[in-house]
Amino acid sequence: MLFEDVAFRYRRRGPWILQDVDLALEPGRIMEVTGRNGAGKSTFLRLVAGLRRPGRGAVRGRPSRVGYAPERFPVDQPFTVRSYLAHMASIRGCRADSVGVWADRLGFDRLLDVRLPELSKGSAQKVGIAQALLDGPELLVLDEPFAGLDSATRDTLPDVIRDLAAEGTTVVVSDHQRCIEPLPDVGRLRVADGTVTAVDTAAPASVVLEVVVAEKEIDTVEAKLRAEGYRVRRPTR
Ligand SMILES: Nc1ncnc2c1ncn2[C@@H]1O[C@H](COP(=O)(O)OP(=O)(O)OP(=O)(O)O)[C@@H](O)[C@H]1O
Repeated sequence: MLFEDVAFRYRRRGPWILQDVDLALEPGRIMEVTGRNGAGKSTFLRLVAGLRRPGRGAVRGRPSRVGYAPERFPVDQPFTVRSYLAHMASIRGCRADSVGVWADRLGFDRLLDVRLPELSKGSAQKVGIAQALLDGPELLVLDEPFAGLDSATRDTLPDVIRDLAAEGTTVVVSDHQRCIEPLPDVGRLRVADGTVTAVDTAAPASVVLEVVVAEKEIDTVEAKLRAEGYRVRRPTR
């Protein structure tokens, strides 16, 4: 899938949010999208998924089966989890039993008869992720999927992502929590200064730089460095 000189803005004559985006997304590759708050990560993911069209340039070669889970799952719908997912499965022409399979794997099978507005934030997040996975997408786009997830599902989801990528799915995921970082061969896309660039994670010339910070600033500094695309290791005590 190719981004060719893509630019995007939400409104005609509004500010360009992204410009000069030239990228290739390879089948079977997991790409982690990093960047500061407001940099344009969600916007980029919507362009990848095809929910928004470029204002200039073109996105070519998007696979036909796309799974997309937004940052916040819209719970304001009058369905139970089961009927919502069964409906999504039938719209996409996939097997009805895929609902049970994903509910089980993501650990929300006991919530299938709960109505969407009654779900906790983390459970709603799981339903949003399940609907993206239902029909074995060739392109999977996940916007901050780990936010609010319990630790069991935080451990499961990277395995799900790895398995799909091994079968050829292109996975593009923004992940402030850095849960997919430990997976092998994760590529990185950095959203900054109004554009998106591939960070060469395999660059051989990296060195370790020690930075001393006040203890109370450790979270802030770590978040800043990670958002810039640096790998950060905390000292072990
Ligand atoms: N629907 C919209 N209409 C107009 N402007 C928008 C819309 N969605 C996002 N923006 C603007 O686009 C810019 C990029 O926002 P985006 O949500 O893509 O950033 P982000 O990197 O995902 O941020 P965060 O890390 O906080 O989720 C921001 O200036 C935001 O105000």
